[in-house]
Amino acid sequence: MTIPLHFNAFVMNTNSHIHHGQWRRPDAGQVDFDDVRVWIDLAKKLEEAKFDALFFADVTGVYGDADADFDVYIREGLQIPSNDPIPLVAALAVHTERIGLALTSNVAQSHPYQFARQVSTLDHISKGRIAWNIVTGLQDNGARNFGYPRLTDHTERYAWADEYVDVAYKLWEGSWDEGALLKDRERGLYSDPTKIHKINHVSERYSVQGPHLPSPSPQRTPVLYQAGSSASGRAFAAKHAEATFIIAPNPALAKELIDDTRRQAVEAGRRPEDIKFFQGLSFVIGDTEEEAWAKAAEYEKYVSIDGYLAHSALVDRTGRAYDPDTPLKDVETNTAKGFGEWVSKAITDREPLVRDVALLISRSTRIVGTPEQIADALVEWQDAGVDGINVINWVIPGSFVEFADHVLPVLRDRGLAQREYGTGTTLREQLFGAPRLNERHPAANYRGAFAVADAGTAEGAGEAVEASEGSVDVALAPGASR
Ligand SMILES: Cc1cc2nc3c(=O)[nH]c(=O)nc-3n(C[C@H](O)[C@H](O)[C@H](O)COP(=O)(O)O)c2cc1C
Repeated sequence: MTIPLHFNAFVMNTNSHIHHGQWRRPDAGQVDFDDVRVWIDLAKKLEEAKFDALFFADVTGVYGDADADFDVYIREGLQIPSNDPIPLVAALAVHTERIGLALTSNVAQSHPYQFARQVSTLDHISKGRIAWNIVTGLQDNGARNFGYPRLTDHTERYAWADEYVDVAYKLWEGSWDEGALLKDRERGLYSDPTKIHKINHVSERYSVQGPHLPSPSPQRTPVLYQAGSSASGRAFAAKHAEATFIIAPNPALAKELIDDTRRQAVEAGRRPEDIKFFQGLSFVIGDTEEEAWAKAAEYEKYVSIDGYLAHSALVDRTGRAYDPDTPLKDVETNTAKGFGEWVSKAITDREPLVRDVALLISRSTRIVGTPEQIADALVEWQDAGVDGINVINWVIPGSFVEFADHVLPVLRDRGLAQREYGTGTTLREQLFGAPRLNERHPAANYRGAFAVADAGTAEGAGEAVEASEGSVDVALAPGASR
């Protein structure tokens, strides 16, 4: 039986996100990304086409050499200027009903207590359509903007992410028990004080007393994305991710990563199907193959290799960017290891170079052809274990409109794309059939955990509230007055 693929529109609140140079095309609406209407119009078009989510990437600084000038980034509008996706997601939630809204936030950029509150607020506003792309950063400048001397060591970054999500899980899943929110006007009980708990989290980086300020949102925990593909990245994904965003050079290498990550997920007590894999791909579509390749040649005219090289800048441990012709085997980087690993596996007939990482992002994620040929290629990715596609754009909204108008109808006819959104209203129901994280996810361990802890001290803090039919008798702590 053919299973529909999921489709996300992969974007960033900036001028030049992935396909650098394309902003110079006359139809490149991303040039005016500061205008919220660019995004509202896009979100509505994507929702009409039944995309699963609008997925915002984000960074906390500029790429490349820590102390070099940033001229190329500034000339290209390469993720600078860029705006914060979180306020934008709030605006889009108000103008849409069903499409998921995924935001990227780095563990170094905001304290988990504040971030957990922002996400719960967004999940309330959107009625449960928020996803979080958990990233640990890949820019020295991005770290220095938050007071760190440079990017934290690669392995240590994932340990940091582990600690960060632990605080967030406690707040999202454990601080408020089910049924804590009452809104009982007659008895003057907005919430039940014995069902809301401090989390008293203390760990190496964080000390968070709690409780979580927002009441439980429809999903409580946002859908959890992750995009690292190194050994540490896969281990983190196996434990925490519900969806992993990959950019494999070909289906065979994608299968290798997917099988390995799913194997590790099972070892962590989860099921293989608990994680969905989304491959990043861009498309050049033509009614005929010739037309498609003619369009590809047109796009090539705008390609900025400087932009791709700058974006994929592999820097050494001192923050110095490698020369593009450096053999990858000589690269010792603390930033994104996975990209280099992909390229080294994909290029076997010659020495893989740093410049090949740039080409990985620009070429190997591209499918050129007719809608039928694109559908055939997507079946190959699905056969490799891919559950969804993050559609990378050349121009906004054109790339997505073209895909929706020409490719999605062919995919629907083959059962490879949904015609309607599924039952339920939350993003997690769309992906997994239920609004809440399943019991096998580590965050689920915190459900009720603090109620047990508090029950152990109930004598000192006031008896448990006996919620009975029609009335709630609130026993007060000794000495407290009504
Ligand atoms: C398709 C894709 C999209 C990514 N988007 C972001 C992003 O928006 N922000 C970010 O800081 N890192 C982003 N990353 C980087 C990853 O979060 C991760 O840091 C990087 O892949 C290195 O992880 P690894 O060394 O485990 O492979 C992305 C990576 C991939 C493959």
